[in-house]
Amino acid sequence: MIVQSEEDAAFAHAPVPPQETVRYGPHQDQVVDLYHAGDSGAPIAILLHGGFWKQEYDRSHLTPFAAHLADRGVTAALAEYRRVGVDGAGGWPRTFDDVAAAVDTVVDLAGDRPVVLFGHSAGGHLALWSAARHQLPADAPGHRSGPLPLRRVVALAPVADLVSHLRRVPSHATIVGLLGGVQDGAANLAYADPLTLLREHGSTGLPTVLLHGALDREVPPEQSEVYAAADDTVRLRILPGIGHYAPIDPDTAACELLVAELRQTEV
Ligand SMILES: N[C@@H](CC(=O)c1ccccc1NC=O)C(=O)O
Repeated sequence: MIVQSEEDAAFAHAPVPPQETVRYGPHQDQVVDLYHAGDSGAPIAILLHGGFWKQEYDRSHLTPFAAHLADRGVTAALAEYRRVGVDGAGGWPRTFDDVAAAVDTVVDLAGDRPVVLFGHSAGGHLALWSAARHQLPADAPGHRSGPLPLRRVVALAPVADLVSHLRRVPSHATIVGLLGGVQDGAANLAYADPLTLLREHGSTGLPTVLLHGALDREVPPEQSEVYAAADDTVRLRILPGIGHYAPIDPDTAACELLVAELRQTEV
């Protein structure tokens, strides 16, 4: 089956170590790995990996893509963050605090270099959430006073609609942990769900592109369609014949499409 072989192929690459690691907190997961493009003025792409916010999926599966992006002239800043599960230190609000701190750390070190933000799947959720941080209430985790200085936000197969994701997943444990338990979880959707934020506050104002494989079985393309339908400034690209994993696999044509989107840093 095409979709299963995509997943196997994407996970078959050996992890690639970074040239440098920047720490943004004391926990072992509070790090950003840097894969430098040759040019010291190269644009920087912050990468937020997926894996449904679960402890068992760390950033290692996205390291071949990070190294590939650096080869293609974009410095990759691959962020780790605390996640949910056995031995996981994440959940509400720590996963969100970490993503905000990681993104702010890279934006600070970037100086005048153009920065784009990328996320895949659950990382796509975190990227769209990041883009809305200036729209969050002042007491919400991750709130910032102004928009992030990003050239664009590129979300691949994002969990853009947590409410419909909650309805769909057979086990709610991870997402309940992500949102802060059964009691507070529903209330925290207003702080954590990109579609809810978009409907309440309007467009983030940051140029946003959504890529989604038409054959995606992990996160259905409707997740991106409903988000794009709620904001006419969002560009949606449905990728025919593609599932959830091909675009992060450097050996695929779908990856080239993604790289081209991330290289586009002109406003
Ligand atoms: N099928 C697996 C893994 C998975 O969906 C996944 C793995 C790595 C990167 C992204 C993934 N999907 C969404 O975050 C799961 O259900 O947890």
